[in-house]
Amino acid sequence: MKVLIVDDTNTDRLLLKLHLVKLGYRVVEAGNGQEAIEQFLEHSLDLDLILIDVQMPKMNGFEAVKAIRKIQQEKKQEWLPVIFLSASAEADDVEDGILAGGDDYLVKPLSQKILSAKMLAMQRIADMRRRLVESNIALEEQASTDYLTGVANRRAFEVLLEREMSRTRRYGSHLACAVMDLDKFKDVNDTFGHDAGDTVLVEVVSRIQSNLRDDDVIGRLGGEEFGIILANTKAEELLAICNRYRHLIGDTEVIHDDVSIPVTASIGVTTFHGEKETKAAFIKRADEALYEAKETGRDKVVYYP
Ligand SMILES: Nc1nc2c(ncn2[C@@H]2O[C@H](COP(=O)(O)OP(=O)(O)OP(=O)(O)O)[C@@H](O)[C@H]2O)c(=O)[nH]1
Repeated sequence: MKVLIVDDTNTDRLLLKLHLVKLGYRVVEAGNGQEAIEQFLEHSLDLDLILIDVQMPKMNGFEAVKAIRKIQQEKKQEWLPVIFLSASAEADDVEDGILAGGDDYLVKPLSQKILSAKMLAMQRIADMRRRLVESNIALEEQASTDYLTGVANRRAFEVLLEREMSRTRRYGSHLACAVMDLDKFKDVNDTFGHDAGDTVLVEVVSRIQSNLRDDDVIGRLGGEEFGIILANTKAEELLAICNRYRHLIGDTEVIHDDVSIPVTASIGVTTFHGEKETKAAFIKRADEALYEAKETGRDKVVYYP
């Protein structure tokens, strides 16, 4: 557990530090409220607790913690426990401390026994907080990943597309979006079975992914339909790139349980129209191009400028 201790009295800070180090905690220090904010900003990623004196010159503990809570709120950070240390045991001061954003309030001189016990309780909160952060990260990843192929799902793909659209609006580069759909995929499932269909989906994604250019992204929009973001790509290159992806799928059959499965794909691709174009309109145009590819024979690429 990493603890920030803030106290303007050097001897108090040193005693506290020695006690915490002896208990096995890592310590960073600050000598006043302003320094506390600076240390918080520098260590906020792995800080577990702040122990902060109330009466300090320039900026007192209450003000410093209010500022830290404001920063945390703005940055949407998880709650960080704060314990005030004060010579005053007045009920009003304790109340002010909690209102300023503190979680506990200890009266100086500190009893080493009480401090050790409080540190144990804080360790429990720190462990819980870590688990919460980890499971939030895992949940976020699950919520944005397609369970079968491991690529971005529709929601994540649209977020990435929106980001590329903003970047393109700002820097004026080229951007295109392709929608790719496997042909007669129902027949693949009906003829070879659903597991074989799954193998095809995974293999198709793997072939495209290992050939994607650095800035490009593939996502699964649903079923057997995929989206591809083609960043920094000029209109005249699009047909060649999409046809390369089409050949990667159609030229080699997919093997499932020693059975060869022929697969082809149709692709609709379009360029971003810039400033006023919405994401929905951009994707819709790629979809319309795909529809034409399907209607006019499949296993082909159609480009709508
Ligand atoms: N194996 C497997 N099949 C899926 C999955 N998601 C969707 N499908 C199947 O994909 C098929 C899509 O069929 P359709 O929408 O009729 O399209 P299609 O047969 O590909 O025909 P065209 O698109 O017109 O060429 C359906 O049979 C779905 O059950 C999946 O995760 N795994």
